[in-house]
Amino acid sequence: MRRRVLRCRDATVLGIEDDLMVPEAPEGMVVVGDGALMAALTRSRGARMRDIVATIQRHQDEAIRASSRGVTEITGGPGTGKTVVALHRAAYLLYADRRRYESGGILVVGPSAAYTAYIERVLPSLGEDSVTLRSLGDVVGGLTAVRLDPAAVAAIKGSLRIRRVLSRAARDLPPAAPTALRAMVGGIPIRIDPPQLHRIRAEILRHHQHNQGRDAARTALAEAAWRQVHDGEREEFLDRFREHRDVEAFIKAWWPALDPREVLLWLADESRLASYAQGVLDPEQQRLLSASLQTALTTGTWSVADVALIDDLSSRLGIAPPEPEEERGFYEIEELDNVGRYGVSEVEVSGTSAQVAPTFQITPQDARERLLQGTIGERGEYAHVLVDEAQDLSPMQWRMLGRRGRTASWTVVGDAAQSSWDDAAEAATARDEAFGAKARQRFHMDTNYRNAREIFDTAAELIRTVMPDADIPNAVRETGVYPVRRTVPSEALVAAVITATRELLEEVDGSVAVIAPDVHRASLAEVTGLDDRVVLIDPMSTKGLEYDATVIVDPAAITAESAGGARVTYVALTRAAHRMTVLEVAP
Ligand SMILES: Nc1ncnc2c1ncn2[C@@H]1O[C@H](COP(=O)(O)OP(=O)(O)OP(=O)(O)O)[C@@H](O)[C@H]1O
Repeated sequence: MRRRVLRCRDATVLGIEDDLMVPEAPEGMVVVGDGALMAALTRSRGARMRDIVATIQRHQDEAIRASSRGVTEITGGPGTGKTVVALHRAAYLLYADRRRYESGGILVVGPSAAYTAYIERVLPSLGEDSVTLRSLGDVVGGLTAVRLDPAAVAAIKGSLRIRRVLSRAARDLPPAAPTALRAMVGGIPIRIDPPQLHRIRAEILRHHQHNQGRDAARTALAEAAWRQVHDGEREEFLDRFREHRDVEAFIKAWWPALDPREVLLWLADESRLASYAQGVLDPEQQRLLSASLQTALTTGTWSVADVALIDDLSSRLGIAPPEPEEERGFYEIEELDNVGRYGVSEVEVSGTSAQVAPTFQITPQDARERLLQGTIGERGEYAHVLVDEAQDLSPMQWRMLGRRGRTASWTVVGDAAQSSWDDAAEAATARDEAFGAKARQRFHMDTNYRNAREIFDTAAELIRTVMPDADIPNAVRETGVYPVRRTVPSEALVAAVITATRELLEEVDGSVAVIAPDVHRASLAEVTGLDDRVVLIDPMSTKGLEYDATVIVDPAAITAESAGGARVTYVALTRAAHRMTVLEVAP
């Protein structure tokens, strides 16, 4: 009913704190103050999140130890301990039902690689290292993406409409595929023309995923050929057709195993994309989408939003059965003569020379190899899926997680006021679909343990103007030190950032983050040279993180360039524990 924490140095007891585990102290029980909590909150923040075992509060403990069934939703404003509570819950589930959760697995998903790096010590510090920790960019085994798309592109890729585009792509012929079959089988000319091939293809795709359909395709072609011939022994003809070298070559080219990443890259081609996106995306959206995949092809990197699309395509295409050893490689198709027979020349796929070259110098071929290196692993399912910063998931990302938690229980943590996803209703529908009919229990956190009250007041003032019903927590810690606000002309911005950062380095022992919008970040690179406690970071990547002090650069520009608008600025304004300087740019 009461957890008593003794803080000691050697044999000397420095302090005693009690955490009450029941709503009211039973008569006669003495409960010793909350000084330990305040001491913990006042401490300097390190580069990694710490566990809070020593000072867990009662309402937090309730959420941590809630029933493992169904969906547990934990909401609360910034700094209310949602993340630490969720991580302690993962540890608790493993403790309470180790057999189920260790064998079934717990997947913890956070918004970014910076976030996973920040929290990765918490679970091991609680004695758990059997949890799979992933950022949204590496949920799909074999892929790692950290690049963020511009807001307009992320909106296109995240919305469920994109599924129609992907579905058309997944059913289309690969770019190099032959469009007609010509072969001499047993001295008889066989000819299957484009419309018939098209019908055969459509019919097979009604019953099979592409990558599982090749045998059916071979059989259907043989039947179509037999209908042309209708002479001699049927089985003998079918066998001869199926084993025919030219037919086999044709099938490999017409029905190759498709890698979902390859199919996504087809969208870089504007005319292909136009045919898939007709009636779904307007011309400007098509241009943005194909340009974004061209960016992948020039940088050799996927964006975080691409990963959910690759996962969607992967579930449409299915996993290809492994090719026999000698079939590895890819095939170049060339028309050998006017009669139109297809010949095949095999080209060795060179080894993985993909770990090369910095992105800015990469050749198109290297970029392509990087994008396609390794194989996409089979999708694992988990016994529990824990999602932090859930308000940011796009509908497509909810589907991606839903595929991994069909029979799982869930813990879902978020705060709508910090959302960077614009269409909350569409995301809510996709989330409900991922959860299915599972029962839900809700916990609400209302105390902000991170921000000094003076800092949080500044943030709360902003969010109230754009979102009057925002979930505003109560910041418990007062310091008497108010955030500094300065307005500077744009040409003086860099100098002002350097000055502010220097001041904060003097005032705090730990980390100082300069949170700057895209428009200013390149010009601010030198601040990281001031001290290795300084990080320069974009607002979106600060989700879930915290620092001793922050410099918020040009909040108006942060609002202007994010899909979440002022909600993203609110995230930036709630990252500092102890000190904050806000630098506005004079109009
Ligand atoms: N009971 C506690 N004892 C000590 N520290 C705590 C306690 N609860 C929360 N904290 C601290 O408060 C800070 C904020 O917690 P956390 O990051 O989990 O909040 P959050 O609700 O996930 O925030 P956000 O939504 O802004 O990302 C962390 O430094 C965390 O360690």
